[in-house]
Amino acid sequence: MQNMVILGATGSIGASTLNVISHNPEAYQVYGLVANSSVDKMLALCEAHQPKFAHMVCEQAAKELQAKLPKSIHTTVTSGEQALIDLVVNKDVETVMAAIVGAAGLVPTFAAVKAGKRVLLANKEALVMSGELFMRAARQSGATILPVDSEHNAIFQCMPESVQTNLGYCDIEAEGIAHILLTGSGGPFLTADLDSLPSVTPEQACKHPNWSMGRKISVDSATMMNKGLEYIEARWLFNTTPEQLKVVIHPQSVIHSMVQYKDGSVVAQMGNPDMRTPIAHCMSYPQRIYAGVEPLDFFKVGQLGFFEPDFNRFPCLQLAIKACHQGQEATTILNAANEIAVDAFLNNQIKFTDIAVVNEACLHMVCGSALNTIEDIIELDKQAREFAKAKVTAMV
Ligand SMILES: NC(=O)C1=CN([C@@H]2O[C@H](COP(=O)(O)OP(=O)(O)OC[C@H]3O[C@@H](n4cnc5c(N)ncnc54)[C@H](OP(=O)(O)O)[C@@H]3O)[C@@H](O)[C@H]2O)C=CC1
Ligand SMILES: CC(=O)[C@@H](O)[C@H](O)COP(=O)(O)O
Ligand SMILES: [Mn+2]
Repeated sequence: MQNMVILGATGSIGASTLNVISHNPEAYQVYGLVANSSVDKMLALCEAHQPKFAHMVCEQAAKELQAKLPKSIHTTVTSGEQALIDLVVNKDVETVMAAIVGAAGLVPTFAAVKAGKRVLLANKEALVMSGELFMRAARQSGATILPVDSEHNAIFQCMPESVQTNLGYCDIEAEGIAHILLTGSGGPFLTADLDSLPSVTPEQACKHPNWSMGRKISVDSATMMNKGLEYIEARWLFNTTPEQLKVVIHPQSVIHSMVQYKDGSVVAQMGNPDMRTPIAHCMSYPQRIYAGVEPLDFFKVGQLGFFEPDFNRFPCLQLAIKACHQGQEATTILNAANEIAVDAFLNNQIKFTDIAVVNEACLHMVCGSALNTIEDIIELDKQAREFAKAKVTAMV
């Protein structure tokens, strides 16, 4: 029986993870659930899964949850940063699903890595912010990192075991790999008239053509910043050079990414767009379990398309690739700026096309400062957020 903690339990990845667990109750136990402030969702999860701990980052939410929890449920409700860290590093916990959205996931996810846990990584922003320190900490502690993000999970599945067991330090060229082909759908505005983009609404931006996801990542898919963050994520997981990593637009999201070998072979991972597949893969690796996912029906799939990304339509993707090559300072700043800009767009403060404007402006903060610790990264993230907020205020 694997004891699991789910960071971001009330979100989209949290729900898919709990669904996979419910298909495999003999193998997985919900030990701890973590959320920010969604009391009623957490209450329902406590009733359904009876975890040992339920942690709410918001203190008031923890009080409300405690008050609403029926006496028959023996879940301990906690709040506060130390209690969260104590939960993820608890010796009875083997596996941590890291699915808090954004930079807020960095501290607990990094704590799980340092404690040598099996870390199922959905929270791509943590790796974008701290890639080098993150992979080094995993090597030092012996933590197992398993990529949940559908593309990285696909790439992982297309790689030899020697790469899978040496993430962050693998030499993919030595393994005969020429390129990683990172696929992206292009989001809801792939073919929209360019003149229409400044006036698209948050609802339109969150309507992803293939995937059902949280609002922040949905907007990132619409700007293709999601693919940019994933480019940086792949750089750290698979230790790539710029020449080894290519982005391919594939609007159907049936192929979840591919690996091109030097003998001409291309290995792809396919499936219906359902996150339960990569989640189940990470939970059971190297075995396989049932995930509740409909088998892919090739007769229904029809045609598959492949296109080169247009940086004029998707400036955020270009900014992220540039930041990746600049290094950790640039990617931390870009991630922070993007979180502020997406939030401002979702709150109708700025236009969709202003997200790229804010992001580009913040990248001018890059000045070559050293980032030796997680505390350095958190401080830079804070400064970049202040800068981005000032830029947003100047726009409204
Ligand atoms: N959804 C998907 O299909 C995919 C998601 N990912 C990544 O997984 C992560 C989660 O995405 P998704 O599930 O869509 O997001 P959601 O918005 O659906 O869920 C976010 C979760 O994070 C919690 N949360 C938000 N802010 C904080 C905070 N400050 N402290 C602690 N917890 C917090 C939320 O709690 P509360 O409800 O209380 O606010 C909620 O449980 C993201 O990094 C995303 O990029 C990657 C690939 C696919
Ligand atoms: C499901 C998943 O992994 C998302 O990150 C997905 O990739 C979003 O779709 P885009 O390819 O449109 O960014
Ligand atoms: Mn993805």
